[in-house]
Amino acid sequence: MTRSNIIPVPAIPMQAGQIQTRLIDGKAHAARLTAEIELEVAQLAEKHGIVPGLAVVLVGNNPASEVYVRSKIAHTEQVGMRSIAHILPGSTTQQELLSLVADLNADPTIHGVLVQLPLPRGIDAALITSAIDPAKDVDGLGPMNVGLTTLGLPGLVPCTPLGCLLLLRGELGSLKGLHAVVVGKSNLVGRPMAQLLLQEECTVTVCHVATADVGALACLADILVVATGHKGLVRREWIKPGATVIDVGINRVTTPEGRTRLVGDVVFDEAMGRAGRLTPVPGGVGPMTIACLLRNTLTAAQRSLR
Ligand SMILES: NC(=O)C1=CN([C@@H]2O[C@H](COP(=O)(O)OP(=O)(O)OC[C@H]3O[C@@H](n4cnc5c(N)ncnc54)[C@H](OP(=O)(O)O)[C@@H]3O)[C@@H](O)[C@H]2O)C=CC1
Ligand SMILES: Nc1nc(=O)c2c([nH]1)NC[C@@H]1CN(c3ccc(C(=O)N[C@@H](CCC(=O)O)C(=O)O)cc3)C=[N+]21
Ligand SMILES: [Mg+2]
Repeated sequence: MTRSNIIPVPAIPMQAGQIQTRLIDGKAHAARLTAEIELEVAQLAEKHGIVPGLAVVLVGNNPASEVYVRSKIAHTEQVGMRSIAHILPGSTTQQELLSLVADLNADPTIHGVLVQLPLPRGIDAALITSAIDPAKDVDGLGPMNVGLTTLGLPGLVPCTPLGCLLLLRGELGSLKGLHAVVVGKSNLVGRPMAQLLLQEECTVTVCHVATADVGALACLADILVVATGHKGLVRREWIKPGATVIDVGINRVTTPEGRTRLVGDVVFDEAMGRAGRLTPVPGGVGPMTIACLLRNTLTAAQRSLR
């Protein structure tokens, strides 16, 4: 923001309605991270002859998941990594999936294994994530990495929360002492997000379906992270004027013209002019999730040398 120094800077908090919301460009943040990764991939190849390999496993046909899997594969190749997709039918049994995971764990050309969630009914996701070698668990969802992340020890950190944290640090610098409210407590996003924010010395409030009045808590947040999959959940009044809002939600909606487009969990038009900073959907958290997956795969390959 450029301001002439003759014009007095308004006291903070600014009056609601006057706020110039700054959109957080997730694509630009992700591009910077990806450029660093590309360099390190080249160094790893040159010095050690290693090409990081990622295996992405998708069970059953879910069109949205197929889009993400294709995107993950394309991005790994862009930075010089190798990747392989295992697309299995919805009828795949838990035993068959465990056996594939065991093969990938044993494959020295594979440094990262990601099993796309959700899994079909009848397959226990906790059992599958626990079966992935912790050194290859690039989603950071297995018990060892969840424990390491919670303890603040170097493990593999779940990609989406890591991406959100990097956006927050990049935008705000230190997060120390800020009140962060996380809406959603899934193992994939909400819980690990809360743990990472605690490590930044935020005061952390976690809301979920049983929370009595989510809005009353949300509007206290300096940092509001929303990951529910409930479009339109966060209205203008839920946002403290000037707060930083991270919208993780990805919801497909059909426009009156019959086209599908993506929206988050936050009512975007209402957050504009109210939030201090806001991640758009698409172009916010999503690209950072992918960049962090590449980062974790590279980290896993680098650690395999030790
Ligand atoms: N941009 C990205 O990179 C990613 C986006 N996503 C998207 O983020 C969203 C959340 O994903 P995920 O965490 O896996 O979803 P889950 O369905 O596993 O979890 C949703 C969480 O939100 C809570 N919740 C749902 N509705 C409400 C509500 N009305 N008020 C308060 N809390 C609520 C649930 O509470 P309870 O536990 O009590 O049921 C649950 O903890 C989805 O839209 C998903 O597509 C996910 C991963 C990556
Ligand atoms: N084991 C596991 N790990 C995951 O990380 C995981 C998962 N399962 N299941 C599904 C969710 C969802 N997810 C996204 C990744 C990228 C975008 C992304 O790139 N989004 C783009 C738009 C993409 C589009 O146009 O469809 C954006 O927001 O700009 C979105 C969502 C990872 N997930
Ligand atoms: Mg749930």
